[in-house]
Order: sequence, then structure tokens, then C-alpha cells
Amino acid sequence: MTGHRMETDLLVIGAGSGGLSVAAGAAQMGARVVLLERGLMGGDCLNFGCVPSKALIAAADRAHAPVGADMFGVILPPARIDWAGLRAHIRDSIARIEPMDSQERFEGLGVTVLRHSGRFLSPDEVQAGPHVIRARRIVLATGSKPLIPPLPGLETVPYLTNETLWDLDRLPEHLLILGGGPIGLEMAQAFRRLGSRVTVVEAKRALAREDGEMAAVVLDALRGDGVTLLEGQAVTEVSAQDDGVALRLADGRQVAGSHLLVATGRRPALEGLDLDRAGIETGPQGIRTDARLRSTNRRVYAVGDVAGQGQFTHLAGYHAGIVLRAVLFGLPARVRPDIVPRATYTRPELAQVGLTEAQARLRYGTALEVIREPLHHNDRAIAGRQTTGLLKLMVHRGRPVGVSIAGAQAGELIGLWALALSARLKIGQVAGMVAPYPTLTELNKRAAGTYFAPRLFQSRVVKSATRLVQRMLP
Ligand SMILES: Cc1cc2nc3c(=O)[nH]c(=O)nc-3n(C[C@H](O)[C@H](O)[C@H](O)COP(=O)(O)OP(=O)(O)OC[C@H]3O[C@@H](n4cnc5c(N)ncnc54)[C@H](O)[C@@H]3O)c2cc1C
Ligand SMILES: NC(=O)c1ccc[n+]([C@@H]2O[C@H](COP(=O)([O-])OP(=O)(O)OC[C@H]3O[C@@H](n4cnc5c(N)ncnc54)[C@H](O)[C@@H]3O)[C@@H](O)[C@H]2O)c1
Repeated sequence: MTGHRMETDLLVIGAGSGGLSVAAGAAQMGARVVLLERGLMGGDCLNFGCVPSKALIAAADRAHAPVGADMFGVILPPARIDWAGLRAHIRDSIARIEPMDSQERFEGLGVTVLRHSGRFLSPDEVQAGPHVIRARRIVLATGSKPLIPPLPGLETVPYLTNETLWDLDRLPEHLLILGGGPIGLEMAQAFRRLGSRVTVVEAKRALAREDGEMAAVVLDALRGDGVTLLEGQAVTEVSAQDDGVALRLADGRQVAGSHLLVATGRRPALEGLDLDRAGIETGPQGIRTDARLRSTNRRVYAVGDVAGQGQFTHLAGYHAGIVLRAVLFGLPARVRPDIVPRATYTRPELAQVGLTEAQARLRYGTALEVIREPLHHNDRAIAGRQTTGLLKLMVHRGRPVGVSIAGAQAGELIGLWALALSARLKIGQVAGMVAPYPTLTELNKRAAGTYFAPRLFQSRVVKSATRLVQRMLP
């Protein structure tokens, strides 16, 4: 397409999880949409994030299958890794999802897709390559990038990030990982299970955002797998070593490995946007927005990682729905952060929606009730020898205000509670659900039932009422 001035209803900058959802929704509802993407269609999740990481974890599950198989009376030979085959599996997983995010599909939906970087010229005009686009509304969906800490020597060694990890030409002998957040720990366990030695160096506390008791379940499992986890360890220097990398720690120790993965958090992708020309303010987390995701320029919205409220594909999708209501119909929808779940796909998994126990105690004090349901009471978990972990349910006045789950399939189990919180269901409605037997989801029902147990079984009123009715029945 030759360069020219364009007018559109909606301009979306960034074709990742957030931008694609906005563009698809708006185009299908009849708006004129222009979508800019300077890199790969599908953004981080498809190409460098969720999809390759979950494909790698799935391969690691296979590699780990022989461990403990004897407890089922099955003896399996130790796994051998065909690295080229594993990489092909990762590429294939991406390739099978790619068509949904492709330029062709979006053009088929009526979206004008331009493979250029966007840069503001004025509050409602954006330059994209040779094009100048004036839009009634603009959505920033530019995502985030790896945050590289300013460690002495780091720039002198060949380190990996989530953008380069998938190009490794061999399984690392000893993978050093900087950062014990979701990226660091998911990758730590997966590479360990594939056969690498793995050392994680975390400056503070691993999985610090999570309930400490729940995080401990996961961290114990990682240590059990043989991951070396060094917490509260600042790195003072990074240096190259024959055939690898060495980290000097604040206590003087040195840890050496064959490869280094930097997973120390994210920064919003704002470079080159010239936001000041459009009156769009930013903070350390990203674009400053109100609860409707509107920036300080009322025509411009932000969704996904760049909005600075968390970094999840489903959050970007949720944001997209809110912004679509605003830009297409002028409806004032607001973000409800309390209904957005998160899950970390270690084995066991760790999932959360709403408040953690500490947050709920702070908000509700003695009016809070906390129900704890260990997985070892669940028949399906027992039969599958997956009894490690627990569910914690935080209840205020008969309604769930937060749920934490550490255990097998926690990411699946949290779905019910995400619905309960978003629909403001009462615990009684979850307790009234009939769950198929034997399933892990019975854990959800049982937790809700446990909330009622003392009210039903230890209540003198209930006992008296039962006796009275029994006397009156024929
Ligand atoms: C290793 C890893 C694993 C993850 N696993 C999960 C997971 O299991 N579950 C989960 O929910 N989330 C996961 N995430 C997070 C998830 O990938 C992000 O939250 C999600 O991709 C955010 O979507 P987005 O649309 O905001 O940004 P992105 O997907 O990053 O898309 C932004 C797009 O904007 C483009 N862009 C940037 N600037 C410009 C510009 N000026 N002009 C034009 N285009 C531009 C970029 O090229 C990019 O394609 C993971 C992330 C990583 C790194
Ligand atoms: N399953 C999922 O949904 C999933 C998976 C992976 C990533 N993500 C998203 O991506 C985001 C980024 O993940 P992340 O793990 O990179 O970031 P993070 O911010 O969650 O964790 C980074 C960790 O690195 C530590 N750190 C920072 N500087 C350090 C240093 N110099 N030395 C040692 N440790 C240091 C921090 O203390 C922190 O614990 C997550 O917050 C999450 O939202 C989601």
C-alpha cells in the first residue's frame, strides 16, 4: 500500500493478545479498524510467551513421566531428550495457533493491517511507515519487554530472555536463572525435568506476589525436583567463564553455569511512540489510565501489559472487552481487578483469584472466615497420587472474596471461583453445585460445604428444629 493519509474509526497499535481482541471485535461489529504491528502478529503470548512456554512444560511432563511411575506398578525407562524434536514440537504448537492471529485472518475480518511501528504526531494522528492515520479513537496495545537489570558485566555475556530462549540449539547443561517469578520458576522446573541442572537466583523472595503458604507448596516441589533455589541473593557481578557464565553473589559465593536466563520482570513497551505529542502520561508500570482504561488523552485507551495492571493474556482480553464497549457504544464499563484470576504452570500449579488471605484479613479483619481444604481428602487426587497442595477459601458474609489453590490442575479449578467472584455468587450456590465423582473439582464443592458444616452440624437451633420436625412427621 502506498503512503497516504487515512481516516478511521479505530486505530489499534500492537497485534498481540489485547490489540487483536480489540481489532477483531470492533471490525466484526462494523467499525473501520486499522491495526499496526511492527513485529510478529500474535505478539508475545503466541511467539515468545505463553504458547512456547506451555509447549515446553508439556514436553517436560512427558520427560518426567518415569519418575514415580513405579508407585503405580509401572516401570518406565528414563526419558531421553531429542532437542531438535522438542523444538519442532514448540514450533508446531505456535504454527497451529498462528492462523487465528494472522494478517490474512484479520484482513478477512475487514481490518486494515499495516506492518509498521506507530508514532504519535498529534492527539489523534499516528505515523506508521509512510502512512499518517487520523483516528476517532486509538487503542495502545504495545505490550511489554523483558526488564534487564543494570548488573555489572551482564552486557558482556550472552544471556537469554523469553525472546531468545526458544532458539537454543541444545539443552543447557546448567541453566542459571535470574528471577524467581512465574517465568523463572516455570522455566526452572521444565528445564530441570528435561535434564538440565538449574539454579535460580532470586534477589528477594520467590513468588513474592503469592500467599506464602501456597507458594511454599510449589517451591518445595521445585526443590524436590532438584532445582537449586537461592533466595534473598543479590548478584553483584556477571562474567563470562570458559563455555558459560558466572554470577558473583553478595555473600561472595560464585555460581557458574552453561547458560543464563534473565527473568527479572517486565517493562512497558513505550519506546518510539512519542506519547508526549498526544498528551498521554505514563508511570513506571505503563500508560496511566482510569478505571475505564482511558489515558490522559480521552481519545486514547490502553489494554494489556502496557496498561500496567498485570501481565496476562486473559487480562488483555478482558481489557479489550471493556474498551470495545466504550469505543463502540460509549458504555462506561470499568475494570474489576478482583475478578481476574492468575495461574502459574509449575507442577503443582498455583492459582489465585480475588484476595489472598493476608489481603482479606487486612480488609475484613475478624469478619473474615478462611476455609482450608487439603487435596489429600480428594478421592481423584488420591487415585492419581496427586495429593500435594490445598485450597484456601476466603469468605466474607457468605460470599467468596478470594481463593488460592496450590495443587494439580489449580489453573483449571480456579475457573469456577473466577465465575463465582465475577457473578457475585454466594457460597451456598457453589455448595449446591453437583460435581461429577471422582474429580478434582469436588475440592471446590467440598470447600464450600466445609463453610456450612459448623453452621449445620454444630448448631443447636438446627438440631432442635430437626428433632421437632422428626416428631411431627408421620
Ligand atoms: C515467558 C512468558 C510466559 C507467559 N505465560 C503466560 C501464561 O501462561 N498465561 C498468561 O495469561 N500470560 C502469560 N504471559 C504473559 C502474556 O504473554 C502477556 O500478558 C500478553 O502477551 C500481553 O498481551 P499484549 O497484547 O498486552 O502485548 P503483546 O502480546 O506483547 O503484544 C504487543 C504487540 O505490540 C507490538 N508493538 C509494540 N510497540 C509497537 C508500535 N509502536 N507499533 C506497532 N506495534 C508495536 C509488539 O511487536 C507486539 O507484537 C507470559 C509471558 C511470558 C514472557
Ligand atoms: N502463568 C502465567 O500466567 C505467566 C507465566 C509467565 C509470565 N507471566 C507474566 O509475566 C510477568 C513477568 O514474569 P517475571 O517472572 O519475569 O516477572 P516478575 O516480576 O513476576 O518476577 C521477577 C522476579 O525477579 C526478581 N528480580 C528482580 N531483579 C533481580 C535481580 N537483579 N536478581 C535476582 N532477582 C531479581 C524479583 O524479585 C522477582 O521475584 C509475570 O508477572 C506474569 O504476569 C505469566
